[in-house]
Amino acid sequence: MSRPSTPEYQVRSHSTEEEEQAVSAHEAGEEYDVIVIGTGPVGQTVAQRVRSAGLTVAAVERELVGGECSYWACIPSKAMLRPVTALADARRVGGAREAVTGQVDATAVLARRDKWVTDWDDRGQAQFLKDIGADLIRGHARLDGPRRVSVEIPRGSTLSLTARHAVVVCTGSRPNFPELAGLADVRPWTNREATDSPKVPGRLAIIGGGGVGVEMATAWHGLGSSVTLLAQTEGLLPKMEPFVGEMIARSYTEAGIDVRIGVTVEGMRRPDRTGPVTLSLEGGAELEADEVLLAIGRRPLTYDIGLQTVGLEPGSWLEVDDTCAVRAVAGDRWLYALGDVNGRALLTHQGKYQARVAGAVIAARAAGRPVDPAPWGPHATTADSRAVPQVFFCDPQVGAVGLTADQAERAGHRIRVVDVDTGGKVAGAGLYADGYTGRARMVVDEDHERLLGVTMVGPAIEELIHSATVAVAAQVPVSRLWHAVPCFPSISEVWLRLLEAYRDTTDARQWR
Ligand SMILES: Cc1cc2nc3c(=O)[nH]c(=O)nc-3n(C[C@H](O)[C@H](O)[C@H](O)COP(=O)(O)OP(=O)(O)OC[C@H]3O[C@@H](n4cnc5c(N)ncnc54)[C@H](O)[C@@H]3O)c2cc1C
Ligand SMILES: NC(=O)c1ccc[n+]([C@@H]2O[C@H](COP(=O)([O-])OP(=O)(O)OC[C@H]3O[C@@H](n4cnc5c(N)ncnc54)[C@H](O)[C@@H]3O)[C@@H](O)[C@H]2O)c1
Repeated sequence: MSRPSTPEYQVRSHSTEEEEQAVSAHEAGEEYDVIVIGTGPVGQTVAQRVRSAGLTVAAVERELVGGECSYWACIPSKAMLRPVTALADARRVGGAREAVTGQVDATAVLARRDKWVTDWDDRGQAQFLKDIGADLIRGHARLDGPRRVSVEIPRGSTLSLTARHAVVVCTGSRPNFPELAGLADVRPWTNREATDSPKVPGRLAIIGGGGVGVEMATAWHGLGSSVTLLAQTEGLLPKMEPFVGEMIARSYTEAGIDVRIGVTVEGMRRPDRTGPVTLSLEGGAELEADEVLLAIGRRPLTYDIGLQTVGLEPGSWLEVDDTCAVRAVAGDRWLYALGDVNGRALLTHQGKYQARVAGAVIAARAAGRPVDPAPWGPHATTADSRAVPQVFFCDPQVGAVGLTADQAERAGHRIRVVDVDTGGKVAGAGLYADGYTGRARMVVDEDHERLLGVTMVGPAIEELIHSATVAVAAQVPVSRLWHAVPCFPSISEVWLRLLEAYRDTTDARQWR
């Protein structure tokens, strides 16, 4: 099995006979309708959309087809988390609890994860590109002036490509590294080692209390590591409603994770290559761990893609309009940026949404049809600013869509906030887990009586978030939500409790 984790994101040679044929087939005709740089979930989706419109596509990939998401992010992390949360759920149900006599089998969990990432072999996803009729070109792509892309292919040669209609940058992101003394010698984990490690470290220190930090804390704690979660901010998951971080911190602490809030790491050292790491914390305290995971956000992978050849700043986020065309590029729209690289929402599903919309835009422009960028229309990624859903699959789960109360107020909305204690108020929650602990919040635009945002914390809420997304994206009036009747006795009845709480705290005439 190959486990190609590298701290630096080097070009790796994956050339096979089949791939070499794909390259040589197009050395003669190097013009395509669309060139896609990066074949993560977002690059593949846009390639599929424009191919379905009959356009020719070159898709360039320097590492594994499937990107970070498939091999070092969403898929392996969820494969590691699911057995941990399944066991935690069973332990919360009397009668089932008694049947749980052991711990998670870490070896089996990691073997299952390896299957989900197809042992870091991308032949299946490369075949997908072939099946849709896109040409996969293995190598590192760089812009080389307007509509031109040069590809450094393994073994040193370069291929020049031209796009008749569009170049689409889908190169994703890489981890942030802090300016810390001793960092290089420590060889800290990033999301790569955190999701492809074949071994469970005895003690794992995690720096960063965002999405990666909280999910990996649940995963590695569940697999047997002694985890310390260090957050510099005032709370965990600071981009969400404040109660989320408070509940996660409380429940992690009860589970045995050492959560330290408002802690700054000032340095780290690993004097012996195979020995432990010592972290120096602000105030003079020290912490020893066997591995340290850096989870402090991401940078766009744009520092070496030839941005300077089209007047853009290498290393910058590629700011786009709602059709996903890069704003700063003058002239007719030929450069698009989708997924992590545009910084709108670093989420696979949101990047794929952008790819569906931009694919339709590129196809329309190529055919000379008008583009309709009106909000919520076929050619606008309106949900990026109004209804981005997100689920963290930690224990307990966290999910949200749209605006938090603070964001809504700062955007100038007149709002009403209603909160419900899911555990105490929803029969389905109590049946799902003894002593169910959870909370839900709905942020209502008082002027239009529509939802601006919803947040939920608790076991098994991940499948409820789409109902909230429909309500927020479709701008369903609160009065109509009463007619969306949740099944009894499901956790979805939290919706009724939210509506009742809203009704009972408002003087709106229709409720009386
Ligand atoms: C630990 C972790 C867990 C996550 N979990 C989730 C989750 O559960 N759900 C969710 O929605 N999001 C999750 N995310 C976020 C998600 O991984 C990203 O939003 C997603 O991968 C972005 O997709 P992308 O296609 O834009 O980029 P990527 O998946 O990063 O793909 C980019 C591709 O471009 C290639 N590339 C880069 N530069 C070049 C070049 N110059 N030439 C050729 N190819 C190039 C790369 O090799 C890569 O294959 C998670 C992130 C992390 C770190
Ligand atoms: N299930 C999911 O949808 C999922 C899961 C994991 C990650 N992701 C996405 O992947 C992206 C990356 O996740 P992430 O957790 O790395 O980033 P993040 O932005 O979610 O969190 C990073 C955290 O690190 C903190 N931080 C920044 N600099 C620091 C420093 N020098 N020292 C200590 N702390 C510092 C920040 O305050 C923040 O709380 C996010 O956009 C996230 O949404 C999604």
